[in-house]
Amino acid sequence: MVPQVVRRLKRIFKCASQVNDISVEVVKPEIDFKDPDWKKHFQEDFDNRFRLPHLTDILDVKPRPTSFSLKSRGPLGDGNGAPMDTWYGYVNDDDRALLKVIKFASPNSAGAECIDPDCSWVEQWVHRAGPRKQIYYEPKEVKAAIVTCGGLCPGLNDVIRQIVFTLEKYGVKNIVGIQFGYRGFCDENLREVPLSHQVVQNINLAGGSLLGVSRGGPSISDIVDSIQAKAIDMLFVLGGNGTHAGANAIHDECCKRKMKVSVVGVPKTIDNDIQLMDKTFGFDTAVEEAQRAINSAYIEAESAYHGIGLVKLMGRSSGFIAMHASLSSGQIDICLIPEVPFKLEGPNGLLQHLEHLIKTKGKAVVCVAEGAGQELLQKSDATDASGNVVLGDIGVHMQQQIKRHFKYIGVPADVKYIDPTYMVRACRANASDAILCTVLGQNAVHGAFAGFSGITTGICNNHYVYLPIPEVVRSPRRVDSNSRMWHRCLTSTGQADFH
Ligand SMILES: Nc1ncnc2c1ncn2[C@@H]1O[C@H](COP(=O)(O)OP(=O)(O)OP(=O)(O)O)[C@@H](O)[C@H]1O
Ligand SMILES: O=P(O)(O)OC[C@H]1O[C@](O)(CO)[C@@H](O)[C@@H]1O
Ligand SMILES: [Mg+2]
Repeated sequence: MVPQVVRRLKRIFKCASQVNDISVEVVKPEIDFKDPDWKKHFQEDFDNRFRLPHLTDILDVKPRPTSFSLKSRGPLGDGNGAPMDTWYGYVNDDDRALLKVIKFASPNSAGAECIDPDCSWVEQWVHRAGPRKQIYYEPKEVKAAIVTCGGLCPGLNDVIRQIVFTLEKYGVKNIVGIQFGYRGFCDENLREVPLSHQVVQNINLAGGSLLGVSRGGPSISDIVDSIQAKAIDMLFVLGGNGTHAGANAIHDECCKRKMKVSVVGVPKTIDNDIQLMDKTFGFDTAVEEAQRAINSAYIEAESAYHGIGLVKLMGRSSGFIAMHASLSSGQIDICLIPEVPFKLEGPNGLLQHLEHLIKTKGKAVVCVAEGAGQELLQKSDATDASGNVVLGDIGVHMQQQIKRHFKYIGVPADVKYIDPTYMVRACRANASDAILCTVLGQNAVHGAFAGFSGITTGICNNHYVYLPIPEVVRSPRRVDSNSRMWHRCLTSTGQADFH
């Protein structure tokens, strides 16, 4: 057999109707490690996968010198800009950042991500984000639109604001917001909202989204019909996995129709469940807010006789908020996440550990992610408007089971349950998220002007990059139960294995 890396990217887009699961399927590579050139093949394949889709793939469009420069800004800062040759602030299309930076010695190393059994070092480069010297749009002719979809997330307004500022810096005059997510494209009662520096100036001071959010909505072809009717040239889509799957389907449909439209995503999720990125905006703020709830649960538990504080945090399939809030608060005895199954009853069960904590410490504080322990609850087929499965309430279930258990064994226990679900995501962004939002918003605009479409922008190993959407939405990013971070969390809580 001719040795080679076989990687097929299979994109299945069901444009005409709403689909529930992520509609991008990536086939795993089959690699023949006996091939002396396997690394070269792997890298070629990787480069193909991470190549950024560009308007020139489908259209005969020519670049022009950019209007974005910080070298000689006019008093109005209106992008009437500088002779670009005198400014070295542009990112070259061949600039790259390393996606993976650890060289693992063995597949048994904590958190190892190895390609071959010897854990060979294989460089995996992704594209650096930022302004290019050449652009593919005439700024004064551009109509740009922004839409925010899915659940709320701290920082949405910060990103909207920076997108508007940066578009204006290029010289764009026609900027609109689409109201209430994808729904706003097709609902006649929802008008486009004109956006400008003046309109967005102070929106970062409040949480939520100036434009509103929603789940569900029209079909992809109806959305693209609307983009065509509204004559939108650039679409900035702020949302999570579902929103990005939608954005990619919109991009594909625009390509099919040979429309000159740049669709650029900005990943938004407090759950931090987007692949390949260090973190998504809103996550840090959510963790900080979650800590307040944990702190209250701790105080309640400490002040009660045999107090047990129980806090449920968001995280439908990924336990990052629960893990990080447990780590940062330092007040959690037991952290439960969707990635690590647990049992309540029996000799190694959680209830027995709680008994031990009450006996030895007189109190206990538990943090549970909403997606944890779903196997302990009755299954339901219910889904939300976007097709996401409606989860059972693990927080309420645990509260009941803990109360029942202590009553049964005749030990008093005072259980205080806190569910701060919507409080952790309705607040405004903290300082680190505000910076992240600023950079991502600016980079989204640079990406669109550079002619890319079907891309998203994120932070990898502290460097800002562009990634093709299919690579980040193929599955939700999850906590690796063999990662150093999860081990650190276990070291901090001192919890047992509840198997
Ligand atoms: N596979 C998909 N293809 C096309 N559109 C999708 C897909 N999944 C979801 N969408 C659309 O994207 C929007 C947001 O999806 P969803 O409600 O799942 O939120 P999300 O972007 O994943 O954010 P969150 O992190 O808040 O869940 C909805 O309007 C939904 O209809
Ligand atoms: O109640 P809503 O608005 O559907 O949002 C709930 C979901 O939002 C998320 O926070 C993601 O934004 C999930 O963790 C959670 O399941
Ligand atoms: Mg989602």
